[in-house]
Amino acid sequence: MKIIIDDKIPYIQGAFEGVVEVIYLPGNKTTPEIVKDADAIVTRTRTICNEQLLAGSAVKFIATATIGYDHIDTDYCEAAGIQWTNAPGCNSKSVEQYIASALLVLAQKNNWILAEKCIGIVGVGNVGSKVATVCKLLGMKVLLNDPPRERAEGKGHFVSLQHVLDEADIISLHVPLNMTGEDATFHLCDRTFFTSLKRKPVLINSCRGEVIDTTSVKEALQSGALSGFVCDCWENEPDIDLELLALTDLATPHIAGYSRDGKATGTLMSVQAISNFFSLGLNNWRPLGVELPVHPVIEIDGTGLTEQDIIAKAVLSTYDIRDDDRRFRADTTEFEMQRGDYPVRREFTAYTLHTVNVPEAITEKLKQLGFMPG
Ligand SMILES: NC(=O)c1ccc[n+]([C@@H]2O[C@H](COP(=O)([O-])OP(=O)(O)OC[C@H]3O[C@@H](n4cnc5c(N)ncnc54)[C@H](O)[C@@H]3O)[C@@H](O)[C@H]2O)c1
Ligand SMILES: O=C(O)[C@H](O)[C@H](O)COP(=O)(O)O
Repeated sequence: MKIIIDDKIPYIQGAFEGVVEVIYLPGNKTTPEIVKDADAIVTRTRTICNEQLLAGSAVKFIATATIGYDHIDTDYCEAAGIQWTNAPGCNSKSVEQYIASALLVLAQKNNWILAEKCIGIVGVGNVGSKVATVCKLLGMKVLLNDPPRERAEGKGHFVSLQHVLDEADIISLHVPLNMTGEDATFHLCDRTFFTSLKRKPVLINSCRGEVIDTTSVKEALQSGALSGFVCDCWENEPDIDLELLALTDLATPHIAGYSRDGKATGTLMSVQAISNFFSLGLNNWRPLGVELPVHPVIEIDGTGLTEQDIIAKAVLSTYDIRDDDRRFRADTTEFEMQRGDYPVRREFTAYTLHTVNVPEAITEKLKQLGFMPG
């Protein structure tokens, strides 16, 4: 049995060795010739798994160590009898950390009190629901838009997209890329979307670049229909629109989900899926060597600080989005290299908080975010 593994999937080396033949390759070097006699591939978003790659191959199972699976032609796989799996939720805490950092940095820059702001979350799945939790902890008014969930669960606390466009000061996108159908999200944010905005919001895109029409978002930023834009996911990565980049408040190269925790979980879920499918008996395997934070203990003296200041100190000590923004703008030509060489980032749970003069209610909120009490 033979498995082809993307060589940028961390912690996976050693999982299959001695059990099956393993070949590690860059995602863009995974060609039809290479996969022809492979039984499985473990992949990332950079390998398009479609008929062109898979036709006539021995591949029976694809595991992508990512949340998104828009790089897999699922209709073709079904027709060809190829099973596949993704890693739902693996890096959703990482995106939550990314959005928390973005909001707190925007708040510092624009003198916002976040508790006075309304955020519209479009797509309330694994990521969107965690983003909702952090926004509620920050005291924000949270609007949830998710038509598929609304149909399945009832109106409940969901609102229409128009309601979000009418009321939100910030809109954060967390939908999958659906090209067709009732819930299509390709170019969800088009000229009509932007001309319907009522409150000149800030838009955040950390889902997929193609959910936004680049020409329309540039027009919206230039006309003032949008007052800001935070962008992690771009149309046509890695050849992104540099004019859009220049209009962006915070820009990063599709790394919102790149915590080491998220990567390790994606790897674990993929190994387990392959092991189960082929009965390899690897269910006790665990990723080893997940790097520790450089400064795992965060000291906060809350004297004279507001609740938002204290939460900002904690969150930005773990991840400051401005560092990624600076690195990215310094060399936008190396989009994929910046992702491949991304620095170690750990999620909130890898940090212990030592606080003085911090009210218990705020410590409790930080615990709910995942920080360990000191
Ligand atoms: N930037 C990154 O590094 C990064 C990391 C993780 C996930 N993502 C992307 O973020 C997105 C969300 O991930 P997730 O794990 O929360 O996915 P998920 O499947 O758990 O949740 C997606 C939610 O969107 C809803 N939805 C579908 N179509 C919709 C529409 N037209 N309007 C509103 N809601 C709609 C679904 O009902 C679902 O609840 C995906 O596109 C994923 O690929 C990006
Ligand atoms: O879908 C996901 O999980 C994210 O977009 C993820 O960050 C993509 O990771 P990559 O394919 O670059 O490993």
